[in-house]
Amino acid sequence: MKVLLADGLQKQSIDELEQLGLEVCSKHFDASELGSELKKYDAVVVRSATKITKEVIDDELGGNLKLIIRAGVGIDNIDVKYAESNNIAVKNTPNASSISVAELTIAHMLSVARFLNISNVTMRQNQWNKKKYVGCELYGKTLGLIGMGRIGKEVAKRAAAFGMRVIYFDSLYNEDIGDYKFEQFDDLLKKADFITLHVPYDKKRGALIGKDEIEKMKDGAYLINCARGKVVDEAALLEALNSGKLSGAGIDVFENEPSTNVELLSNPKVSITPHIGASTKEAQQRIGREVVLTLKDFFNIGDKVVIGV
Ligand SMILES: NC(=O)c1ccc[n+]([C@@H]2O[C@H](COP(=O)([O-])OP(=O)(O)OC[C@H]3O[C@@H](n4cnc5c(N)ncnc54)[C@H](O)[C@@H]3O)[C@@H](O)[C@H]2O)c1
Ligand SMILES: O=C(O)CC[C@@H](O)C(=O)O
Repeated sequence: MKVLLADGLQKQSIDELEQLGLEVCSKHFDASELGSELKKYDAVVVRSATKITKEVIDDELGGNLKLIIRAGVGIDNIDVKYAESNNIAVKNTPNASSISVAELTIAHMLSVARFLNISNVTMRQNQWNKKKYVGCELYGKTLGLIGMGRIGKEVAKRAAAFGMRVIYFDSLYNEDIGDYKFEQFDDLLKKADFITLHVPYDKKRGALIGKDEIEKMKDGAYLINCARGKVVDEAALLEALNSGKLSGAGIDVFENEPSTNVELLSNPKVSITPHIGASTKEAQQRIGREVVLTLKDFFNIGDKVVIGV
């Protein structure tokens, strides 16, 4: 049984796969060669860098591939329907990184509220902007959380611990969850001091947050996106930051990655990270364990193991 790790995997999990007798190759391929390479493998494990498109699957047809594992949550880099219609199963590791992404979301909130991002730049340029960087507390502010799933719930808990009032919108629910008050989408936009996004990207819908939605937000609000880049219209966001409509934005994910939107990346009101929501030792360990378990179960090899998370 051969497994391709197209975007790497933590070492302990690679060792475990080899102990199971799997032949493991860790190598990234360009889109043009990926499909024909995949013919040789029974399973492929990807993060977000490798896209398994219809074209890649077409190039693989007639090969051995039976399973695609997304070592992460979002499966928007895989044409799931097309894979499944060609008898290739698609699995992900949905729970492993929720806490890491939630912590990064809070980090971006603090970063923009207290000028951590820009202080790190200007102090290295010998500037002492003590008077300029008068921020705001999270305490007492309203967090408007869009998407109350696994990550949203972890963010809500942490925000509440900071003394924030949490309101939320989610297309699955319409009731308060404990102290977290459900609001209609437009009402949330109007009421929130900070808005954080925790929804998948819906291609058919396009950006969930564009010019019209930003217009409805409070003057001086902050927007944090650790979900998917295309959930936010970057041009509209930039315009709102430049006009002063928004006070700041924290962004882990971009319309195009790696991002070349220099205007956005260099905006002093923006706190940026290069799509590292799941990039902690702990999350990667859990992801690795889930990948091993998924492969064991799918190919029915070795004893069942209990995954400790
Ligand atoms: N930055 C990172 O590295 C990173 C890591 C993991 C996940 N993510 C992103 O975070 C997203 C959320 O992850 P999760 O594990 O919490 O997913 P989840 O499925 O547990 O939760 C998503 C929630 O969003 C809701 N939802 C979907 N579309 C919506 C819409 N248009 N409006 C309002 N609510 C909507 C769903 O009902 C669900 O409750 C993922 O889809 C992924 O894109 C990013
Ligand atoms: O692992 C990555 O590269 C990103 C992970 C993240 O976006 C996810 O959806 O799990």
